Amino acid sequence: MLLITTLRRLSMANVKPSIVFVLGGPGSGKGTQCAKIIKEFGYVHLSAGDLLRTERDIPGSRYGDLIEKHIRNGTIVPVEITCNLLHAAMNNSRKDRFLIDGFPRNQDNLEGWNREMAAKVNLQFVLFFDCNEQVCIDRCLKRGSSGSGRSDDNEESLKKRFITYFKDTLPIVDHYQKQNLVRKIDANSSEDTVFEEVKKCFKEVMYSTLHMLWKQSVVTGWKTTSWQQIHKNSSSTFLKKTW
Ligand SMILES: Nc1ncnc2c1ncn2[C@@H]1O[C@H](COP(=O)(O)OP(=O)(O)OP(=O)(O)O)[C@@H](O)[C@H]1O
Ligand SMILES: O=c1ccn([C@@H]2O[C@H](COP(=O)(O)O)[C@@H](O)[C@H]2O)c(=O)[nH]1
Repeated sequence: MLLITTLRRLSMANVKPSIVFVLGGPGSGKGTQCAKIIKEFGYVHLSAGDLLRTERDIPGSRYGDLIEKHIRNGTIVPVEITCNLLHAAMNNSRKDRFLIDGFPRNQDNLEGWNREMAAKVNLQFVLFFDCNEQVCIDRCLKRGSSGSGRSDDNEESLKKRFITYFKDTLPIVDHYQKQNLVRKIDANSSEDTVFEEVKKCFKEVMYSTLHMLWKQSVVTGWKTTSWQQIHKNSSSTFLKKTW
């Protein structure tokens, strides 16, 4: 435990915050799975949609009407607004690992993020929830009829949201796929089954980062424990506490 904690502290000295983008269709389960990931692996969950809804609801917000118009129409808010909200939320949290849920959703988002933020963070990977359109629509309608209060959990907005998803968001997933950064999860099954796949994915990434840090400690002559020992003694609870 001491070794990993120390490795991590050493690595933090010059390290940028780590982020995972979480993408998928409306209702694919991004928020649900993020809630589970933060419990198990200790990231901070930042939902771009939630940040926009919170900004919209601030009395007198200069962006309130614009945000609501985009949400109802399933179109995408200009990146300057979303990126500023994300940046502020990251700074305010004072943490160093973030799940950025529902962003970047189009080319404008991608370019704005690359301009303002990409160099300040370490993008670990893109978690992509692949889910059948009808399954997603049924989930969102059920969420709406159970009292979500969301102005876009209705058939009309959902049609528009899916047009945006296919036309604008999937090309962003493709963009990251070309860089080998996408981890695709089948999101059609139950919450728990999906989470088993998600867990495997995070464990792989965390272990490979730990291994890299451990190798670096070998190079600098700082080695007290074998990699096998670290690997054998680790569990996700352990990783959450120490990582
Ligand atoms: N695997 C699942 N099986 C069945 N229902 C699910 C599953 N995952 C999530 N749900 C339910 O589907 C609805 C949508 O889930 P969630 O809010 O996590 O999706 P999302 O991708 O974040 O949606 P959005 O993009 O619209 O914010 C919620 O009511 C949630 O409880
Ligand atoms: O980066 C973003 C994220 C969201 N939006 C708008 O909000 C709604 C709802 O988003 P959810 O992630 O489903 O909560 C989305 O349809 C967009 O209109 C955005 O513009 N930019």
